[in-house]
Amino acid sequence: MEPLGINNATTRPAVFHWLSQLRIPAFALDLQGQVAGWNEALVTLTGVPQAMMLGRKDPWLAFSETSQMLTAQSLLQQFQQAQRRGQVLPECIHEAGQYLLPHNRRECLLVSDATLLRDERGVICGVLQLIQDRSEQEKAATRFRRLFTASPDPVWIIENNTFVDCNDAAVSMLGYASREQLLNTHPSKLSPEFQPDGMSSYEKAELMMKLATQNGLHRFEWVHTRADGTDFDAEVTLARLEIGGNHAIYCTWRDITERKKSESAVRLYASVFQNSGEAILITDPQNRIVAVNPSLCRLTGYSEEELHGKNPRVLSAGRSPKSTYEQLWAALNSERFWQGELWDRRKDGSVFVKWAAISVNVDDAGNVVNYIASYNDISERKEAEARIDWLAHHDALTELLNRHGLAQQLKQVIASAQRNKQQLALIFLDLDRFKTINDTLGHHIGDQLLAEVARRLRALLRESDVIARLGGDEFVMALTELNSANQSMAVVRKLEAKLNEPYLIDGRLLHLTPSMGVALYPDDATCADELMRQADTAMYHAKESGRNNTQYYAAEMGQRAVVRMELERELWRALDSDQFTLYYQPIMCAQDGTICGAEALLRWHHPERGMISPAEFIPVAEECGAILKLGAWVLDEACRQMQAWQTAGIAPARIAVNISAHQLRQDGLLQWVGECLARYQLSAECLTLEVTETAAMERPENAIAILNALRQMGVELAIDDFGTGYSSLAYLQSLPIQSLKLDRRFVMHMCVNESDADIAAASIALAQKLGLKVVAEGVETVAQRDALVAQGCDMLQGFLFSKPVPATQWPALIAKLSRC
Ligand SMILES: Nc1nc2c(ncn2[C@@H]2O[C@@H]3COP(=O)(O)O[C@H]4[C@@H](O)[C@H](n5cnc6c(=O)[nH]c(N)nc65)O[C@@H]4COP(=O)(O)O[C@H]3[C@H]2O)c(=O)[nH]1
Repeated sequence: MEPLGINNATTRPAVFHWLSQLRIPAFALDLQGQVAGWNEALVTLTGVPQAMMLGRKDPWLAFSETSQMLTAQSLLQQFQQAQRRGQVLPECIHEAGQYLLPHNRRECLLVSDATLLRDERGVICGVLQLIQDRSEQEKAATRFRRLFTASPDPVWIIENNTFVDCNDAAVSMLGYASREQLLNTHPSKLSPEFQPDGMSSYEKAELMMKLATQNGLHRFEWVHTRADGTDFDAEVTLARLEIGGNHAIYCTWRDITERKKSESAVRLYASVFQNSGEAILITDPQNRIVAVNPSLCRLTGYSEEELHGKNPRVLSAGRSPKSTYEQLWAALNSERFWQGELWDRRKDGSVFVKWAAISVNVDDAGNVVNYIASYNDISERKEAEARIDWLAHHDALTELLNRHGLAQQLKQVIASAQRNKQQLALIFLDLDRFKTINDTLGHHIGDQLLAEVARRLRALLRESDVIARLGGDEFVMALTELNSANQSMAVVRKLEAKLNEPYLIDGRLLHLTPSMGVALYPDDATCADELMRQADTAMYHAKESGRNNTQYYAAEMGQRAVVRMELERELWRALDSDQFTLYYQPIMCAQDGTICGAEALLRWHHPERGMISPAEFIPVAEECGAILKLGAWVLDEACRQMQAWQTAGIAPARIAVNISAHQLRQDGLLQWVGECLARYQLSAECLTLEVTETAAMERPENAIAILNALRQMGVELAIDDFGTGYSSLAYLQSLPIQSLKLDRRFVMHMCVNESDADIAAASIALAQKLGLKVVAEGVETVAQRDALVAQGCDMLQGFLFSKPVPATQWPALIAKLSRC
């Protein structure tokens, strides 16, 4: 019997023919399930020749030892079963599977499609099996999936404007637990409602996807929202994709938070650069200017174009020393930073000093990328520094050097004199009675007077000489470049003459005299300190010698200073060892010659030197402060004596006690007076306190307040040494005093010197006008007494009546005086 269908003699050649035409691997089975055709493409795939397979019923063996290529066989069986049962025939069966090709042991994915073959009459005559090797596509798909999954950047697949797939990176970037939570969502759902440009995320996402679909590729920035609600910036790339004939979009994100941050940092730096008040200049590694900011243009007057490409030395004023630039480059090379002062010149030619801070910007390999310099004009600061420095070394009132400045300059001029084998003279100058003028006429007059003195000194001395004011009315001058000591004398004479000229201050004509002390380098001393000490000593000596004169230092002056120091030491010791006592001098009533008072006068019985005069030790006690303790003792002792005399019935009506300027300044004076009066049960009316004219004028407001308080206690107040100061009438009137003590210098000469007689007469008249009593001091002769009485003097005191006597002699003294 002729085989059925394709395998009979008529149909077989046709089947072979069209099978051989197929480029896809294929074979055909006849209705007995035997291989009726096996094309070349299949030979290539399986390595099995056609001849070996024709007529066989087990074609699967060509594909795998273990698997069966059953499709065609099963289709045939299904067809035959259906035909037997009269059912509808399946036309086609599809199958896919993994096969190991035996001839080359290659594992491959084969997809087979079995189709029934019909002859020209439509009668089923066999099965055609088409086989496709999908291994390469499968590999590509696997590779893609791996790439998709393993990509560190989030990747999404969008279909129909919905996320349909994504990788793990996307899940973790958004902070979700699983992919499923993210899929089937519109991209805008994972974003804030609006994007930074104000567009709604939904609308913008739609637009972006449309553009990607149209253009094939679209890239843009997008703000996403994480699962925890926080936002982040991403750069999104959308690429059009075809998947199985469907349009899709391949979407990748890149987190650009850092990039955004650095972009905003760059924007910030750019704005700092542009808007900084500091001038900034940037150069390339060859030190050519590549950028300058507006502040630098303002500071230098150059435009950016004018500076671009130039070396920064175009700005240099050429004043900074070469060594500065050497240090600058050394520091930039080793530490990559330098700061310091540089002198620059503006476009208009003006020169200024700037504070420069230069740093080197290097790349990872350590190569110089830029030099960045920032500048500040520090001219004002330098000026302020110079001013501060000037003030630290100068006296603001006179603009002369101060003590500090003098010390510096003196060292220099001494060193220079030493080098040049020259001499120099150091002059200490003190203005006689300046303090009195200052206190009585006010500080503003005093200040003008000092400024005028400074002007005169400057006008007289040379540039090279040194002039300083140490404070108060103390001036110091160093005459330099002297070839002999005599040269200094000529200058001293000129100084005396110039300073003696009257001063017109605020419409007042004032007279001042200088006391000067001179010490010579190297004759008297070779160091500044000693020279100063000696000139000072010489100046004190000039004062002691009656003021308005100049003394050159002599060794014995130094000796005198030593004696004075010794006296001071002994004074303190004497205070603790009862070496002081009070003497009393009677004050007589001019009218009836009776004793109306006694003045307590201090005496120092020195164990070796005998009696020391208060005129000698009181000024020392004043200077060293011992006067406070001494004065307190005097007051107490005088009150104690007064009480003793009262008890003995020989007390004068009043006891007068001297109060020094120092005591008057002391806060405790009032209390002490009160305590002494109380301690000895004395009424305040029997105590007179004598204050010198100059003491009362020192810090007048203060003095007036204390004197007022004393007066309120009931104590009488007298101005001592009247006529020696500069008291103005107005000032005298403001003092709560009851009497004036006419200084004994006027009394002494009143009978021989007309002007002294006039002063005495005027003082008495003045006192009477002011309602004050006058006590004349130092009355030694009957003539003086008579003249004073004739002029209306109230009280008299002097050797004519008695020298000061110790308290023990007081009873005898009053007995003697009452007999006169
Ligand atoms: N040539 C001459 N001199 C006469 C005559 N009559 C009195 N004297 C002297 O003149 C001075 C009067 O005292 P003073 O003007 O207050 O001047 C006093 C007073 O300013 C000060 N002094 C004395 N004792 C004290 C004291 O306890 N405290 C204070 N702060 N100063 C005192 O010492 C100055 C000198 O005192 P003394 O040497 O005791 O000198 C006394 C007295 O001995 C005279 O007819 N001819």
